[in-house]
Amino acid sequence: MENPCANALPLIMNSSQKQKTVCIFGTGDFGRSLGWKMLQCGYSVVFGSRSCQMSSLLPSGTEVLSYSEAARKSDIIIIAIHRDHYNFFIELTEVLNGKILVDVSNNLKINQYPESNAEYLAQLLPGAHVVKAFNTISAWALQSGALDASRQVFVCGNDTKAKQRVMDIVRTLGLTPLDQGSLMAAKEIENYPLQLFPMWRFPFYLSAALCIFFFFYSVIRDIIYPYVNKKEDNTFRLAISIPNRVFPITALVLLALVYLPGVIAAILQLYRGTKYHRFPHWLNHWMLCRKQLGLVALGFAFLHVIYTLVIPIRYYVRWRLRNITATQVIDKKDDPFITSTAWLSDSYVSLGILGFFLFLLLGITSLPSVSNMVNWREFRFVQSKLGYLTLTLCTAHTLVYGGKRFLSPSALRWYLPSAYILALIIPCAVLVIKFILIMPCIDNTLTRIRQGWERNSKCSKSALFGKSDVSSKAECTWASEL
Ligand SMILES: NC(=O)C1=CN([C@@H]2O[C@H](COP(=O)(O)OP(=O)(O)OC[C@H]3O[C@@H](n4cnc5c(N)ncnc54)[C@H](OP(=O)(O)O)[C@@H]3O)[C@@H](O)[C@H]2O)C=CC1
Ligand SMILES: [Cu+2]
Repeated sequence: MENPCANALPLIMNSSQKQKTVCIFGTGDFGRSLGWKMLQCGYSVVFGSRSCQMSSLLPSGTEVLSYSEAARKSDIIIIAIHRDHYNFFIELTEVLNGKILVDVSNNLKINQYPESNAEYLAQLLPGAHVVKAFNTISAWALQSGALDASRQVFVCGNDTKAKQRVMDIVRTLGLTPLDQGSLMAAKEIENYPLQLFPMWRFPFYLSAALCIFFFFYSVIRDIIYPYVNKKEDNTFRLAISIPNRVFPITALVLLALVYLPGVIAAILQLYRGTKYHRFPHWLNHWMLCRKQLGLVALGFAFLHVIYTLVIPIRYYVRWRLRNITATQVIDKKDDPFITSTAWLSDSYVSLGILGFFLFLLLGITSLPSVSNMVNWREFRFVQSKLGYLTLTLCTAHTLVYGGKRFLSPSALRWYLPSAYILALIIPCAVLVIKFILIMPCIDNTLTRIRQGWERNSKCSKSALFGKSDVSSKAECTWASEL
């Protein structure tokens, strides 16, 4: 829901709102941005600074005092200062006693210090209640309001009341607080913004590996083989023909790999007869990056579409068409029209268009700004039902592409089948297993397991231990059907 304070300055505040004074230590980028946002949301803001001069950069309506004076004005103090400068707090021990200190700091490297910044602050000031919050929100996002995908604010702290007060502020700013527990969680929260695309790494390496494999495979079949056998120079195929083989194959395999972990998870649950056992780590990680896998696949599908659209303007294609026509004129003989070939060709294109359209739809609905607008059932419907339909259409598109040549021994070169045949292995396997899984007898058992039923009730104890909830959550939040 939109927060009314997001873009408007507060109009008239009533007296109780006016009393909500928050102190911010540090007039740097983050302190100023947060102060500006708080002012808009009805708080009065006092800055603590080394120089007490009001600067034009500071939001008007705020006050700048020395650190110790500012601290006296509020019992909540937001520390928008880098950790390296925390040592001066020792001089403020007395005035900061009993105050709620909100540590927003981040580091430059993962695990830069033995203890988290928030724990360090708590050690420096044992009399204060330290709460970690706001570190995943950037100063830029606070000012520009570009918080669509990152409204979540991780909060942790040892004092429940202090944490609650900070969470109230977070809510008032139109953000979503996520309670992460005690201050021990601060380290993880501080590492979070430093991770570089953690969920994109696996899809990236996987797609690179697929591209490289299919590229060399196609080079052997389409360039080296004709050269060795007929001394034909086909190297020009490196520019468009081979990429336009590698990209759709990568897209199809990646799309199938979005749905493979869900199928493996279902088989594991059926085999174990319970949902309360943790999935292996690799499977959990794989399930968590399905969205990224899907988006990378969509990128490759997009490239395939563009490469396909330019086919008619290629010199090689125009040359071949002219040559065939000329040969037919010289021979005074034309090709008969073959209805089955026309059917195959049209169905191939049509399946491709529909598959790509649904693929786009899947990609768009997985974007946070769109998925926030649909409810959970709608999201699951799109990601699961439409997802399988997309996979089916794209697999059919590839099968029909093979058409009459499909599995014909004449297509083998050095015993190597066409690349698209290899590309079909995983998608077909996923579709076949999924088809088996939705058979009523198996589907019923799986649904019962997912509702908590256990084949072997002894297992139920294990449900209460460990992090079994993680696996079941990964299963049901990232679409149990996927
Ligand atoms: N910028 C961002 O987008 C985000 C920043 N953060 C965190 O917020 C904190 C502040 O970041 P940011 O505002 O960008 O940093 P800045 O360098 O812009 O500001 C830091 C402020 O710290 C104060 N300060 C106190 N003592 C010292 C000292 N000895 N030397 C220098 N400065 C001192 C200064 O305020 P004064 O001159 O008034 O004393 C200074 O403006 C950091 O811990 C950072 O990790 C967290 C999330 C996002
Ligand atoms: Cu295609």
